[in-house]
Amino acid sequence: MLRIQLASFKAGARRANLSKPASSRTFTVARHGVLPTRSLLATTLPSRATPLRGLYALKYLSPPLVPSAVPVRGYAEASTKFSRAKPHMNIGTIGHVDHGKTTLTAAITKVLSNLGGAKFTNYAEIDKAPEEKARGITINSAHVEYETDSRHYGHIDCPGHADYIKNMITGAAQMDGAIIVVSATDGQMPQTREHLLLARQVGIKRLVVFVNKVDQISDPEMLELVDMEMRELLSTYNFDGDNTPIVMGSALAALEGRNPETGEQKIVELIKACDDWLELPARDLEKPFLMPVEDVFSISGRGTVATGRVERGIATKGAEVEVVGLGAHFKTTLTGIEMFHKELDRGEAGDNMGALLRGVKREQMKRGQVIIAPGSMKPITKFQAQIYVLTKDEGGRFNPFMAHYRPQLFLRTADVTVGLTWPEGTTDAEEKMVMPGDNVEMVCDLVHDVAAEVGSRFTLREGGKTIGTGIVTKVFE
Ligand SMILES: Nc1nc2c(ncn2[C@@H]2O[C@H](COP(=O)(O)OP(=O)(O)OP(=O)(O)O)[C@@H](O)[C@H]2O)c(=O)[nH]1
Ligand SMILES: [Mg+2]
Repeated sequence: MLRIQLASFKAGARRANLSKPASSRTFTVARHGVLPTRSLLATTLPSRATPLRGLYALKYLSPPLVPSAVPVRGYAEASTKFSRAKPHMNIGTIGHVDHGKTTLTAAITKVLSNLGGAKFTNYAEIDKAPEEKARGITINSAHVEYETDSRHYGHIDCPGHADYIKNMITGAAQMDGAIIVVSATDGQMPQTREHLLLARQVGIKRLVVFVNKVDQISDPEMLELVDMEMRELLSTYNFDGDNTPIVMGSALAALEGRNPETGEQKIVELIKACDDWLELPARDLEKPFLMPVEDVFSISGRGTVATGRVERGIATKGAEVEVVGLGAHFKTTLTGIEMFHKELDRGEAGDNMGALLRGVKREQMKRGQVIIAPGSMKPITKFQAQIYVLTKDEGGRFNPFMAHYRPQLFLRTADVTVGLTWPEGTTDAEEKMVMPGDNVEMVCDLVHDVAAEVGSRFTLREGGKTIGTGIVTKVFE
């Protein structure tokens, strides 16, 4: 059961009047009644400027719910705040079309909502576009969130569809870990493999496997086979196939609240596996220091100052740092840190700072270089990357390109001409075309070196427009 405070507002009331509804009443509804009573809660709270009118849910009184990334209809944001008490992690469901990713996502929120760690988000709310409903597939990736005892998760339910790959490359879905869903009835399928490969490419280190639809399998040997197959496949893509947790169950049973031994209990097991096996990403402050150079000044009597926004890590006054990129690769000492014309002892991720560098000449520094913790990154000129080429509707090119195409590559503050070619061993490499909308893996040759590493993201531009985005997957020495 759930208690909600509903309030009605007279025409003309504004959001600032939230605390003064014309009338308010507390309703008690069945937990899942939040959804069936949608007609009652017909309205999402509008933006600050729009007048309120009619009925809104002001507050969920019990249990206090976790605010959701997906606005609950009529849910006043004012009632709860995002809590930073637990470490946050981004995960999601990936895998072949129809294997049950969306059903599993809904099931997780349901099971956790019973434990007070989520708002139940039903299947129909995740796949909510009319076309998604009509076709029974996920088209847009949807975000939900939930909490376990130890963590707060942001969860992205990805389409099995190729489109998702684009989101991964462009960074819309930067998952720290993932649940790969595979149906016991089909076993691994093309997108199971493709998603594993992509997960690897974009830097996901650990996965948890959910073998779904076990309710349709009567032969236990079949499940053993899927287990073996998946472990082998994980190892093929350089994941830890031997130790990756594999949970077998039925997302549908959990969602429909039947057969708890293959339903709810397995979801609990899966969530526990996520808590235990998926590793929290290092927080930006814990990573080695990196500041992309945006501008350079010379201050008479003091020396050269480079300014920029600290991307990660912490730098302390007096520390040794390294300047890398655009032909430079040398060490120096950070003799001063300045922010808003004030001297500081340290700068950290997110700060806009000026770095005073000992014995460095103005001409040695350029926009596009980085100042880093010594040895934490190398200058590179050649690497392989997974690239998504924008369609013309997305503002990209109208026509295809081929090998030896030379756009500008933008990586942090650097802007360098790049030559694109196909990886060694590609057949018909000279005739092969890249169409707008394609996902391709290509070799990038830069005319100047920049500091980058596997996982660095960049954009490709030409004639003032962005034509593609990419992520470094392999560096050539
Ligand atoms: N029998 C059975 N059917 C299930 C189970 N889980 C999901 N299904 C069904 O499988 C179908 C596909 O489920 P979805 O959750 O939409 O699959 P999906 O992986 O999200 O699909 P896309 O997003 O389109 O890639 C639906 O008809 C579900 O009801 C299960 O555990 N058992
Ligand atoms: Mg889906």
